[in-house]
Amino acid sequence: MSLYTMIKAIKPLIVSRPRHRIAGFACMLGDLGFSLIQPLIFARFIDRVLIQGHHNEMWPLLILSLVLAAASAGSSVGRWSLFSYLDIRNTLDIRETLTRHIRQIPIRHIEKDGSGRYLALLGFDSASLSFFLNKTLVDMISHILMMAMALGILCLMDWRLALMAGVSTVLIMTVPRIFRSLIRRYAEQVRNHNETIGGHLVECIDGSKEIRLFGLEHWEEERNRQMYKGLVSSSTKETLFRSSMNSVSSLIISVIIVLTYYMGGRQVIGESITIGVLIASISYLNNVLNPIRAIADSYGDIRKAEVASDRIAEFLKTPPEKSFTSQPPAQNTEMIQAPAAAEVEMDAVQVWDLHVASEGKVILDEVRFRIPKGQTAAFVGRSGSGKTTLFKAVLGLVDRQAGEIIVDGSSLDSISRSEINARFGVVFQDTFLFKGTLFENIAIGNLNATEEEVYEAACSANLKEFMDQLPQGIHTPVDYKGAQLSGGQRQRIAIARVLLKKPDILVLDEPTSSLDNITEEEVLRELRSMMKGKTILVATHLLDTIRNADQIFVLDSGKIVGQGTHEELGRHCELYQSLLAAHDDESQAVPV
Ligand SMILES: Nc1ncnc2c1ncn2[C@@H]1O[C@H](COP(=O)(O)OP(=O)(O)OP(=O)(O)O)[C@@H](O)[C@H]1O
Repeated sequence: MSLYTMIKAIKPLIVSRPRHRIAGFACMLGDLGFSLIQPLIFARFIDRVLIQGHHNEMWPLLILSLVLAAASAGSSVGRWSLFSYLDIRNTLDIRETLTRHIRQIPIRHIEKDGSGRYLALLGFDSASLSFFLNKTLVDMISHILMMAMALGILCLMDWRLALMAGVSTVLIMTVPRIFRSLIRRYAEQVRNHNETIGGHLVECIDGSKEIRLFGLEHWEEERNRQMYKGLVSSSTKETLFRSSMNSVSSLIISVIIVLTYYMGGRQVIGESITIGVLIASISYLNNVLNPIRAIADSYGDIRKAEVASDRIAEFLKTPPEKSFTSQPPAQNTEMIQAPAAAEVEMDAVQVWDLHVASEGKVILDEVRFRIPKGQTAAFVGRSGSGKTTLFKAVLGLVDRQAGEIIVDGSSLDSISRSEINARFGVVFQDTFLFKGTLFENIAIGNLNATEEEVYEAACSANLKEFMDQLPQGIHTPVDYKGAQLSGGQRQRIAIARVLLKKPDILVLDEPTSSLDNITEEEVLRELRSMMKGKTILVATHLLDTIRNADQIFVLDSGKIVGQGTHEELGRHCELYQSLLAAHDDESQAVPV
């Protein structure tokens, strides 16, 4: 991405908060103007006061210089405060845009990429881009203005010096071009290494228990060492080329200053200019050349921002999940306004894992079923047979390669995410708990519920006894990911959420796998009574629940190989028979 394309891409940020930005640039202009007048005052001081002896001008000139210095300092403080404020705000603006998009892309991408990619986008890339806009770009504008103004003044003072400054500017500007592609290449590598390391560090923290229990400290250290090797190498090369570029620019500037002293000194000796004018000219020459060096210096930040901008643009191109773009067809409006119906149908659904091979690996193969409103359908099959994927497909969380999912006669593709969320309630095997209290974690099931309703749902999910033992009861803060809770307690929180939500269709993926038999029975009774007349899709190891289901579907390697009631399948379906045979009589469990 070129500098121009990048600036075009961040236009919405540039025009945001216009009052702050205009005030910041006004301060920048003030700072420039006040500091550029200074050399003229000193030239006059040397020539008029020191050489020609007009001592009465000494104090006015010195006081004027001090006033200008104070005004420049004030403007500078204003400029830095305003642009720092904009930097933070813009970083947060970019993060907000990214977070909004993360919420809309297919879950599959997040599961595949892991946290590293998203942490790098939200941290490193957002900050680099905002820094470019509010620091690098502002500095560049300030440097270019400084150069132009100083060159103008220099022209008025001595055209030969001005010409030399102009030629030097062109010469110094070619230096970054030589290093540009190298710096960009290594900046990109540094950013990629940081992304990988970020994800890896999250893993190191999340996997602390495994690392400790398997004694993996050395293994982890070795993995870290390998990863850091790449970062150190790319980062060193990037710094090497950046500093080489700066050093070449500095060397050229030093040669130019020596040349100026030589040419200016000869003019002073020939009395064609005064000493004051020579000193002021050198000062303005510095004002022309130093900004070029500073601009060259910021090349590294520009490259970093370009890489960040590319990454952000590429990520924002990821199409949202279908349910975020779907518009319900006009004829379905009536149906959508009547959410009480809840019939779920799959028609020849195919889901492949396209990352395994170019032709993909089949996860769901021509799956067909119809669950009328109010029925309970149980899905059974060995581990890995596709039950969770089937549920995710029903919830619009995985892309299908073929087939249709129909809810109340409407294709799932035409149902919006908010509508899917309103109709479906879900309990997965793992329950994610957010930072906050138990109460807040249950209340997310229905943010409009009253405190009593939340408490009631918690009690119905069999959490009362547990909560009553806690000093802060339902308002007890939850540790990171609910670490202080047992698997069963976390599952009961998930069940309390759906009890609070009261959905039309309930999807239960091993909802009680972590509960003991008695708690399981109590919780399921609550769920059954809440869902009376509603539709349930359940994958469970509980024989009782399976036996009582209106329909049972037997899955094998992503295919439905048997369908019917418990009795029918017991007679005709070999796989169901073997699953039953393997079930433990005591626990009443079918191994799924
Ligand atoms: N995100 C994914 N990407 C690629 N393959 C996947 C993904 N999720 C699941 N699979 C594969 O799809 C198949 C079905 O997995 P799924 O989790 O749906 O099975 P399951 O019947 O729910 O298993 P379990 O009872 O053990 O939870 C497995 O072979 C699994 O490896």
